[in-house]
Amino acid sequence: MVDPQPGNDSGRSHDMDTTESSNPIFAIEDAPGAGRGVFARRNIQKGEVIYTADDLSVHVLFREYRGEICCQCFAYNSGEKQPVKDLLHGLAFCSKECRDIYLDKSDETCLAARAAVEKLIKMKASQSPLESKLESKPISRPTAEETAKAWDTTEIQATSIRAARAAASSGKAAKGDLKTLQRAASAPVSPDVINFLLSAVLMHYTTRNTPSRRSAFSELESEATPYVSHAELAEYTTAYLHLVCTLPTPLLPFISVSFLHDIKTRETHNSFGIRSLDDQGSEFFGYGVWPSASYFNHSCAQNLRRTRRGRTWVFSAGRDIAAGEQLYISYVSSEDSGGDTLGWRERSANLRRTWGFECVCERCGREKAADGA
Ligand SMILES: C[S@@+](CC[C@H](N)C(=O)[O-])C[C@H]1O[C@@H](n2cnc3c(N)ncnc32)[C@H](O)[C@@H]1O
Repeated sequence: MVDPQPGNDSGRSHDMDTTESSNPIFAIEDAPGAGRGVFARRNIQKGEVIYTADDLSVHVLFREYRGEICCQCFAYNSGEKQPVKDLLHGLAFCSKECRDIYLDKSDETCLAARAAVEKLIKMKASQSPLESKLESKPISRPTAEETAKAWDTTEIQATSIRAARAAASSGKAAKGDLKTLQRAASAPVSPDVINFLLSAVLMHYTTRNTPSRRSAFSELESEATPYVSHAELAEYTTAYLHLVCTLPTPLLPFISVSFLHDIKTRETHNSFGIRSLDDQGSEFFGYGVWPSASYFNHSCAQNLRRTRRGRTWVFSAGRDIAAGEQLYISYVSSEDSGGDTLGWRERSANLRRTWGFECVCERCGREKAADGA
């Protein structure tokens, strides 16, 4: 990750509205070989801020960094614990101001959900992780059919759990439904997966009156086979059932297989890593999706710089850019790019492995041609 040049904030916008009247700087258009991309509408000077994305939708901060990252501004202080703790909800903040901003956005239902999931994770901490039970299986990416089948089975169990919960108050739950609930509740859980799914459910709930936020997500590029292994798919289906067992009832309408599948299929190609800011991003402590910032393609010779300021991403020109040029960021952190010393073969292999695409950027094209590849 790189720091931006200082500049003005003329690119600030909530939605990446690219109609000419509202966004004179860039437009989203077809980018040959790479789907859609962002193109400059006018000349842009080096250092000019062209866009600020503040629409973080879903995210997770990894459990191993618990207490070390401010849950509001993502501040990190070389592994020191953050001073303001909220153990009930599993939260930590760098200041009371950050805590107040965070709590202002969370109603009682959101906080009850956080508390329930935190309690569940702590209770499960002594159980063996799900991966260890599945690690003897060969690692292969589940096909779209296998994924659909796993989710269909999960949805049947979820229906049974919902029925058991609905009947609980009358004490008349069917035995089969209760057994399904007990079995689901006793399964191990991946803290990072359940917290990621919880953020999706809370996003759905808190934006229920602004459907454009949800549709912005659905328009992103999707991946039909987003799970890297059967173990990962199992982590997701298990976490989903845990949420159906655990979440406060007002949230149950906001959790469904189709919604969470939408989220996972979009997250894969559109996440930004949440990394430390003052050490070349060497600490990787989470990831999230800012849908409005998801249209920038990658180039191994990017012309934009991006930097994170708290929960926002700021994009600025890394050099003078001419009208009509495509605007590119780098998808690879400076840690992983080998300080820009890698050849095209290594860069391509990295992008293929982490992003799943063959890079069509101009630099790779030039270096391949020079190699006669
Ligand atoms: C964050 S999205 C960027 C927007 C995307 N092109 C779209 O149409 O929505 C990332 C995806 O764009 C495509 N992409 C981005 N940079 C690329 C590149 N240099 N070469 C090939 N494909 C690229 C890949 O399909 C990648 O998974």
